[in-house]
Amino acid sequence: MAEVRARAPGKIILSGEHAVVHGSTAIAAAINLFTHVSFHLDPSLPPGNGDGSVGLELKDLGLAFSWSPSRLKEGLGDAATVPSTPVSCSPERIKLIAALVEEHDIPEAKIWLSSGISAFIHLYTSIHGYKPGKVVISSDLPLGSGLGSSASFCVALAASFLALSDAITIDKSQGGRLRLSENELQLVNRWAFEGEKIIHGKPSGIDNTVSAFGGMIQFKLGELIHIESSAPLRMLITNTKVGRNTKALVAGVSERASRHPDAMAAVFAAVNSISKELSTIIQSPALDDISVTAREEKIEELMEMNQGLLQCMGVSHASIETVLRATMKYKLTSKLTGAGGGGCVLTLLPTLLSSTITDKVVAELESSGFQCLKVEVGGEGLQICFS
Ligand SMILES: Nc1ncnc2c1ncn2[C@@H]1O[C@H](COP(=O)(O)OP(=O)(O)OP(=O)(O)O)[C@@H](O)[C@H]1O
Ligand SMILES: C[C@@](O)(CCO)CC(=O)[O-]
Ligand SMILES: [Mg+2]
Repeated sequence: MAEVRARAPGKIILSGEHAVVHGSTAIAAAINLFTHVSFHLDPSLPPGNGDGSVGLELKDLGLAFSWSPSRLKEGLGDAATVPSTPVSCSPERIKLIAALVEEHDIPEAKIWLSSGISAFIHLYTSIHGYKPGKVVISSDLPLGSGLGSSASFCVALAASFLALSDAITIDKSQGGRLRLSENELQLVNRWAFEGEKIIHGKPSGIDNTVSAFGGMIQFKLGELIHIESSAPLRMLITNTKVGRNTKALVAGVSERASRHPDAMAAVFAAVNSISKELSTIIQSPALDDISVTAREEKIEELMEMNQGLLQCMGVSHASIETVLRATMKYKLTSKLTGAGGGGCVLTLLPTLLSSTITDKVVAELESSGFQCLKVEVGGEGLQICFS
């Protein structure tokens, strides 16, 4: 029985969320929290065999779903699978897939999962048709909180499906975690983008790209440039635990842009300049304590300006403002990360900040009911392994 495991990281956006959807530059970095997927195809159950099923288990959520190949065929029609050519999910197909998802009783409190399950069905059936198989998913990431859970879900799914298709010719007898070639990563990334479109509506592609490639990237209009920070960037992530949905927030910004096209074009242009300047500063060497501090102060100023512009776009939230105020008391600078509207906030922890102050800030934030996460920034992207 062929089996593959894939893990793809979440991300933080250092600058440029939302504006990136409208063509501005943004900077993002992978973090060491992952979505994990294991996938096996069962060749003993050929398509059409009534016994098999396509199964999806969401381990952390204690939910499992399955569809018989005959039900999938009845719902979606004949499957045309070309793993080497990513296909978009047409609006008609989205409706057909939604009907298959609705056949399962998803608890009302978890109805937000529907778009993820639809993305799963689109990717699975476009790459493997209706062959029986089983997918098990777990995630280190808080879902729907701005840390790119949707993109890492799509990247890990696309990678595991492609790894057991003829589009990726990796040596399956190798042990340990493997990285894919540049071309293979690009293919995974393009499929993941098709899944992300189902979840985000109109994604820029930055989240799936940084999840697939890892490290830190400067991203604009689908093009990425790998960048490297000249010194470690320590970031505290605070999860406000206020639930939100990226698709609705992205749509809200687009509506504001259509109501005020000139003003919003100026906001997006300002964000573009901020991201470009941030990229230069992040990469510029800092040789002593004075230049390290000067570099961090510039980063903080740009984060503060970006946060102001995100407020202009209408994606801040009272819970985000509470985190900003709490960290400001300790002279620390924060901005929302990801789609906003709740979700997560980033705070730069300067190199010379004492651990006593960090502990005090964390204690204050946690006593207000928020959850603080300390993460490593700029690490590994997608990895797969065969077992
Ligand atoms: N492990 C998972 N299992 C099932 N569905 C998931 C999983 N991770 C993400 N999803 C899907 O992605 C949706 C969350 O995506 P959304 O884009 O709103 O938030 P995010 O990606 O965490 O934050 P952001 O886009 O701001 O970085 C969930 O509602 C669900 O449909
Ligand atoms: C809000 C957004 O810019 C980033 C979400 O992490 C949406 C996207 O780029 O797809
Ligand atoms: Mg998302």
